[in-house]
Amino acid sequence: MTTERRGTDPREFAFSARGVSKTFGHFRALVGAHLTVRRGTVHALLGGNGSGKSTFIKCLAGVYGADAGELSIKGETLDLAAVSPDTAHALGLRFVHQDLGLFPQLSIAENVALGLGYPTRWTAVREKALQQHAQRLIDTFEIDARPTTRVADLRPSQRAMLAIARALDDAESSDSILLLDEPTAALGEHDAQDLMHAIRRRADEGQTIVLVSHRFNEISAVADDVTVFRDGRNAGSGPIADMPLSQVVSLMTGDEAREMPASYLVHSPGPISLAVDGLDVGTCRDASFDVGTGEVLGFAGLDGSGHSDALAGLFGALSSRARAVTLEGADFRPRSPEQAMAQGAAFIPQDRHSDAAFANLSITQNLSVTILDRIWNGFALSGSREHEAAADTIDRFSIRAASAEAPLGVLSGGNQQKVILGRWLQRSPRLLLLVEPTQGVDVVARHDIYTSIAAAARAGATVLVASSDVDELLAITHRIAIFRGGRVAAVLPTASATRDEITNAMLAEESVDA
Ligand SMILES: Nc1ncnc2c1ncn2[C@@H]1O[C@H](COP(=O)(O)OP(=O)(O)OP(=O)(O)O)[C@@H](O)[C@H]1O
Repeated sequence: MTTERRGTDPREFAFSARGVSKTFGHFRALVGAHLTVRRGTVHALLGGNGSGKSTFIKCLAGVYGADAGELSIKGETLDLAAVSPDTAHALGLRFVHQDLGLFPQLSIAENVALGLGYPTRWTAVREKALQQHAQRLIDTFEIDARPTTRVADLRPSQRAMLAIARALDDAESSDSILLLDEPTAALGEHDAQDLMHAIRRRADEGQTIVLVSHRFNEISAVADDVTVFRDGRNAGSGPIADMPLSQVVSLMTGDEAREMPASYLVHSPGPISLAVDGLDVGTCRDASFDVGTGEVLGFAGLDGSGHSDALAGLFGALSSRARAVTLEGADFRPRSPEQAMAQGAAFIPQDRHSDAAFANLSITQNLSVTILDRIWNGFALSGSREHEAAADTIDRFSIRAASAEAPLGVLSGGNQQKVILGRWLQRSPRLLLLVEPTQGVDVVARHDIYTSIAAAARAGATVLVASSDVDELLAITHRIAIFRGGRVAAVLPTASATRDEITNAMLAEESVDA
């Protein structure tokens, strides 16, 4: 990656948004926040879950009307409250949100056409022009595909790149500003790195980019400058070179700088608790592995290598077959999540929004869904016990919300994840199955979540964690099973494994199984 940095002339500001405030009901999500971005740089916007990053981006996009604030851009200063999506677009602001807004079943050319507002049916002449147009974008943005390639067949990083290409399609690159809200949250390590390299290249060619992310490693590799939000206000900003992780964490929390431990596990696992022989489920084929009582076994693999399907299958959420599966000596082949839960299992899927959360129910209600037996007082649900349990989890995971009665759906993404994890951990499961447990979660909450997972394991839970974040696997597992082409290709002891060894073992899949 190049080390050249542009926009070092302090007069060369692409835009500056100042005094931005936004209140939801009585909750002050932004309180006079500001962001100034130099032209041709990558500017990372960091902050804890719920610190107001997405709200700030949505105010710039005109999706939310700011209560107050002004935007200086292209030599003019506007009242941010009056900025509409059309104004933002006319000013050259281009946004890519985490869900990318693509249609997976359509081709690249069709997605590009829809982005331009064209109909999906067109004449032969128009179709040729659109194919050529899509080809130009593919070349400019170095997407490894053809205009006719279906979006569903693209690698995740290429999909994100297409969303970026489409957003910038009609914009002058020297004049436009690209704002990316957590573009790598759903990407594996390899794809995230690809995307970051591409982003850096765009900036080196003059594109101004604002990047929201929780992954500090990728930010330190790609960003020029950093702004940190805390509780809707600015906590600090400056060149990335002057901002080590410990300082960013201390700005995010307002506490003294603190170091995160390299490993959260201080105990050794007990005898085998979960024994899996010949598991077939989804893309997972004939997987066999053993896990000890109190052990945390990591699952690593590229997208589609079977590691997350294996966990869904063990929970009865996907239909599966196996020669034998035993949990603490008893047959364990649940045919539904209800049966798995009755046998002491808990599962956090990757697609937590559709699978695990009740967006319209309050935080308290979401937290009590899995502990009904404990808050049932014999006649009715005990409101006070429900609230006590919820307050305890909200406190333990520093869940930031207007109140415990706020609907889960209005919480920031990371705070939603903390609620879902807290809900299962308070059940003290014997078998804990986690897919991407810290996706979208800030670095401080990640520490709390790792601590809780380690505590659950120490208390005797058997834990399986599928994660695309290699650093996460190194921090919270005893051993790491590498999935290749649906099978367990190797099991590495974490204490002696290196990042490169794990990544290479995962990538070997492509050459071996392609
Ligand atoms: N439409 C809304 N109604 C009520 N509260 C909201 C709404 N949108 C956001 N909030 C609240 O504003 C706060 C800031 O949320 P925001 O999504 O901006 O945080 P964030 O910094 O992007 O967090 P994350 O990193 O977890 O995505 C949160 O506490 C959230 O609950």
